[in-house]
Amino acid sequence: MTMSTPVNPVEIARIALKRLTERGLPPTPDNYSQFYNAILTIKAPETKTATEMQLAWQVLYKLDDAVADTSELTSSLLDNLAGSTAVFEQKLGDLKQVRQAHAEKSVSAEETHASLEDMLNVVISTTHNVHSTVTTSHSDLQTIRDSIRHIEEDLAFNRKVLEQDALTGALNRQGLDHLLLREVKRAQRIDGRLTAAIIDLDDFKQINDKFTHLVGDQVLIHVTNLTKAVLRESDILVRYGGEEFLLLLVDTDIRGASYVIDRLKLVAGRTPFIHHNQRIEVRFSAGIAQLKDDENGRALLLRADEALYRAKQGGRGKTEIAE
Ligand SMILES: Nc1nc2c(ncn2[C@@H]2O[C@H](COP(=O)(O)OP(=O)(O)OP(=O)(O)O)[C@@H](O)[C@H]2O)c(=O)[nH]1
Repeated sequence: MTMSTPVNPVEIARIALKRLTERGLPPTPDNYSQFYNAILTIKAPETKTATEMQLAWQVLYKLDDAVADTSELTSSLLDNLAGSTAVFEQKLGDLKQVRQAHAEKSVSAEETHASLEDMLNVVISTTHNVHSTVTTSHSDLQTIRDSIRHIEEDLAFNRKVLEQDALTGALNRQGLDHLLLREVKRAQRIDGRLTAAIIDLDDFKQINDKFTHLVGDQVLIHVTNLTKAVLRESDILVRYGGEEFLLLLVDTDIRGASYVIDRLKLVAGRTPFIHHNQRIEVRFSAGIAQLKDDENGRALLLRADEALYRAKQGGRGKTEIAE
């Protein structure tokens, strides 16, 4: 069994002392360090693989290119429009002068006509310029919009890769982080009903040892599917460690969570994994904690983890509820 990431050393020390007291053991350095280290056997969040990082970089480079293209296009469009505006303003000034000269009769009708024709030619050719710039920019903008749409798709794919457990398709710890924050906030804003249940498969090592790691993997996928079938749409399933799963039960209290866990035990009992006509029974222990008013997500998980620890200590297949 592996346990969740600790909050901080002070928190670990507090839990270690609490566990010593619960078991009536004296807080000798030996006892203390044994418990402290037990809590530290907690797995760090999975590190990203080189491929995942490469994918993330590719998207960033594409984004960089799209931003550079947009900025280049915008500034050339603005330059062009500013140049055309200057031409129009100058021609307006010229027009005033021609009108004045015409009113004062200081120029002949032919000269006025020739000046107006010149001006009109310049205005027409500048208008053509503006039109062709806007048309070109429009098609360039379409291209940029297409690249941005592809970047959005890449980002969504990347996010999936980064936040999903590759084996089971459940969320991984990275994926949990922002959802946990969101659900805790939501629960505290509404009615505080958010419950975490951590389940840890019992004697999973024996399944690996007896049937191979590959079959162990299939069993983990099987458990994920069974759990998904028991959960509601709004609940969140996370692969929390090797053979540990976190069920974040939205709008659910301890009673509801106990019901879910009992149901999962029932379903798992009735639905063994079949490998070459052999039944592989899956059992698990569970720890449940309901969010408290003044608690953050990490503290909630830590209490569920503590409860799980007690369930494991009390024998396999048990469910313990955190105070
Ligand atoms: N097949 C497979 N095995 C895994 C995976 N991740 C962890 N494990 C195995 O899970 C087993 C966990 O062993 P333990 O921590 O001793 O837990 P356990 O055998 O379930 O015993 P208890 O939890 O004490 O009931 C180890 O054999 C790990 O190799 C995985 O992705 N696939």
